[in-house]
Amino acid sequence: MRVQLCTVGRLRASPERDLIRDYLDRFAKQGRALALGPASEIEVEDKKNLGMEAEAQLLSRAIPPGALICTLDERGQVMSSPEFAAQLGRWRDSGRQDLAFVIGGADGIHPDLRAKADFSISFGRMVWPHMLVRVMLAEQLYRAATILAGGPYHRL
Ligand SMILES: C[S@@+](CC[C@H](N)C(=O)[O-])C[C@H]1O[C@@H](n2cnc3c(N)ncnc32)[C@H](O)[C@@H]1O
Repeated sequence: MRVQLCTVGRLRASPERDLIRDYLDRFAKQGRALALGPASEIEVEDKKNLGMEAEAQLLSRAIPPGALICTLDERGQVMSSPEFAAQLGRWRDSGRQDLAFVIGGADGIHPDLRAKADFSISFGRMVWPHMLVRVMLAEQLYRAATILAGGPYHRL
């Protein structure tokens, strides 16, 4: 199952961008034997600054056809890392080829796009900057793959 992060705004060279690449590479390597990945990121840009609706249209175009859609949203479901790993395993086992994670911009995800989502995950009730949410998601994907593989990375 391929994984796509659909995000708003281009991250310039930065520690966050390096971390995302590093975790997504690690996820791809760890996930190979698990039929998970690779994972890539598509950054969309609302160059004319038309707002959340325009962003939602760009994000929708970045989602692969037929993909299972999971938004990242503070109103979504809070889960532990092992629960996230198990959910990832269920999505993989459902036979879907693509899983798209959607992370909104400064104003969040337009309600129409939120309504199209199959699932929504929250990293807690606090609102985080989108570039940190990207890093956190990339790390959780890698962590989930190590949990499914029975590796030592995740410790309680
Ligand atoms: C700065 S936040 C936007 C907040 C906006 N006020 C809203 O209502 O969604 C940018 C994006 O980061 C993600 N995000 C922020 N906090 C989050 C959290 N606690 N859990 C999951 N995703 C979060 C969401 O995708 C959000 O659209």
